[in-house]
Amino acid sequence: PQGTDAVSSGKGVLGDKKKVRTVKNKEGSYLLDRTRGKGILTYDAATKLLIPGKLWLDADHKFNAAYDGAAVDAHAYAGQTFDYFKKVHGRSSYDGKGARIISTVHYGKDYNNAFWSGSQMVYGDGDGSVFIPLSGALDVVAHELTHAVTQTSAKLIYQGDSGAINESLSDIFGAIIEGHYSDGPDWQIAEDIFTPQKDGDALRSLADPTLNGLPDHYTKRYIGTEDFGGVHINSSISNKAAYLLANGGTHYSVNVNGIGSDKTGAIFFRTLTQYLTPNTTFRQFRVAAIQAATDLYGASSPEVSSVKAAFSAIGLN
Ligand SMILES: O=C(O)[C@H](CCc1ccccc1)CC1(C(=O)N[C@@H](Cc2c[nH]c3ccccc23)C(=O)O)CCCC1
Ligand SMILES: [Ca+2]
Ligand SMILES: [Zn+2]
Repeated sequence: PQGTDAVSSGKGVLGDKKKVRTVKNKEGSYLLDRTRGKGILTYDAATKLLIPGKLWLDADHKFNAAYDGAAVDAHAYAGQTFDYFKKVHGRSSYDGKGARIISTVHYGKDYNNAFWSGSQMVYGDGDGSVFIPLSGALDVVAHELTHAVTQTSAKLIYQGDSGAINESLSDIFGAIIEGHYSDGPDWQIAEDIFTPQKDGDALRSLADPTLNGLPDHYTKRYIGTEDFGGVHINSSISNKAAYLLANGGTHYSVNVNGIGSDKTGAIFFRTLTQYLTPNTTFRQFRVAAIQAATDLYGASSPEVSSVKAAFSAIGLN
């Protein structure tokens, strides 16, 4: 649409006030951010299953209605995730070439999930019991957009080991990106939009995957056929390694010295974009991460020793 670049006020899923970048004309304000890359655009599926749906237009330029919250957060959190990859890692949008970022909210009825479609992000509203609108969590938005980074770099196949690594990298960057905008990662995923009636739980914990019955050691990996061979299950194995690398700890009697979440992010970003390939296995993931840390900090650095220890602690040595 034609118009002028503007900023509007709005409220997110949790009622939190925030600004959104828009294009404004006499019809109203569109959720079209032309200040980042080739643009960030947010659409409304209006509970249907057709994507992308309709570019979001707010007639009175104020995004404060309850129905607006999912769109406000999808748009704002996509912008924050864009900024993280650009400023921290020098990558412009998910493809490094400023690719347009498209999100659709209000997908389906009571849809308890979100996904990267291969070309855009899609968010359900949840049923209000398992989930509330899924774009209401920065770690979820960053998780989904990291799938796009993976798709335009390592292209990790979404099944088995490579699929679990694909999933793990989305959880790791989901946590780190959320932490980048607060006082560090909470090492949980989707805690802000999961089971509104229950406190203190999360969809997944990187700190302790066993809280959700998920594996924290390679010997406990799932080898069945569900969930594309357990991509959302075995992801927890390397999620734990990332948690240990950042924070340190002793896991199955292996000591890891923490190096902090910024260096952890740098190592996994370099691993993802320089060394992983479509069929990377968990063993190859360890080798790739050691190589990335060696490039960044040197072969005899404490960072490299911590990467080795973190992977040993989860049974990959
Ligand atoms: O991006 C992803 O990996 C998940 C998308 C999975 C998907 C894949 C293909 C088509 C549709 C959906 C979405 C998220 C996820 O981890 N979903 C898990 C857990 C989950 C969410 N809602 C569910 C409903 C039923 C069962 C499992 C789930 C899954 O789909 O397994 C990521 C962060 C939050 C939601
Ligand atoms: Ca979190
Ligand atoms: Zn995922």
